[in-house]
Amino acid sequence: MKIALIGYGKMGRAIERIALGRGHEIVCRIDAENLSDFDSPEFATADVAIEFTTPKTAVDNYKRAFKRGVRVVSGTTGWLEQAPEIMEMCQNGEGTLLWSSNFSLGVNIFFAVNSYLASIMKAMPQYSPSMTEVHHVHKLDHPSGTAITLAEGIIGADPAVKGWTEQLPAPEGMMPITSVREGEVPGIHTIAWDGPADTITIEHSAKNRDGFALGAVMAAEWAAGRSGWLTMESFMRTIITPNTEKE
Ligand SMILES: NC(=O)C1=CN([C@@H]2O[C@H](COP(=O)(O)OP(=O)(O)OC[C@H]3O[C@@H](n4cnc5c(N)ncnc54)[C@H](OP(=O)(O)O)[C@@H]3O)[C@@H](O)[C@H]2O)C=CC1
Ligand SMILES: O=C(O)C1=N[C@H](C(=O)O)C[C@H](O)C1
Repeated sequence: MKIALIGYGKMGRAIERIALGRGHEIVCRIDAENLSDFDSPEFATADVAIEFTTPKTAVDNYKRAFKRGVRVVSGTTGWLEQAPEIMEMCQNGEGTLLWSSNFSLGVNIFFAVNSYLASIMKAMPQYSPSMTEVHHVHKLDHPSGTAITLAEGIIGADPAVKGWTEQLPAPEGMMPITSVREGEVPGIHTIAWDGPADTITIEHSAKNRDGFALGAVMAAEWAAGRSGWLTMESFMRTIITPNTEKE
C-alpha cells in the first residue's frame, strides 16, 4: 500500500517505522514546512494518508487531502467541535476519513470494557465515576481525546452521568476529568467508580507509541478501498468478531 504521512513528528515517525515493517511504501511526508506537497503528484498516488498533526491544523489537512481524492486516517485530537462539518462532507461523498481518539488495539478493548462496566454501574447508584489522564508535557490539548471518548462511553451507558467536566468539585451528575502533564508519559487513562465501601478502578497504560502506530497502520490497511465516514468500531469488529462486519 502507498502511504502519505501528514505530520512527521513523534507519531509520524513511529507510523513510518511500523508501516515499512509491514511492507508498505511511504510516498510523501508532509510537515509544517512543506504543505505545498499536498499538490504534488506523489501525494495523489497514496492509497491512504495518515494524519497526526495538531488540533489547529487537522481539519485543513483533511480538506486538502479530500481535494486530491486521497482518503485519510487521522488520530489528531482536539478538533472535534468541527467534526459535524467533516462528517457531513464524508457522508456527501466529498471525502473519506477514519478518525479515532486512540488507535491502540488495547485502548479499543478498554473502550469496550469501560462501556460494559458503566452499563453494570447503572444499577449501583452508590458509586460515582471520575477519570484521570496522564500525558507528556508536550501535549497541546486537554482533556485527552481518549478521555473524552471514555467519558462518552460512560455517559451513553449510565443515564445518571449527565456529562463530564474539568471543574473541581464537579457539579452534581457530572463526571470530573483531571489531566496531569508530566515528563514523557505516552498516555495513562484511569477510571475510578467510588462508593462508600470500596472503589473499582480500571486503567490503560501505554508503554510507548508503538501500539498507537500499529493500530493506525492496521486501520489504514482496512480503510484502503473503503469510502465515506469510517469508524474504528467497524474496523475493530473485523478483528474481534471477524465474520460479523455489517457494511
Ligand atoms: N489517536 C491516537 O492514537 C493518538 C493521537 N495522538 C495525537 O496525534 C497528534 C500528534 O501527536 P504527536 O505526533 O505526538 O505530535 P508531534 O508534535 O510530535 O507531531 C506533530 C507534527 O505535525 C507537524 N505539523 C504542524 N502543523 C502541521 C501542518 N499544518 N501540516 C502537517 N504537519 C504539521 C509538526 O511540525 P512542527 O513540529 O514543525 O510544528 C509536527 O512534526 C496530537 O493531536 C496527539 O494528541 C497521539 C498519539 C496517539
Ligand atoms: O498526545 C498524545 O500523546 C496522545 N494523544 C491521544 C489522546 O489525546 O487521547 C492518544 C494518546 O493518549 C496519546
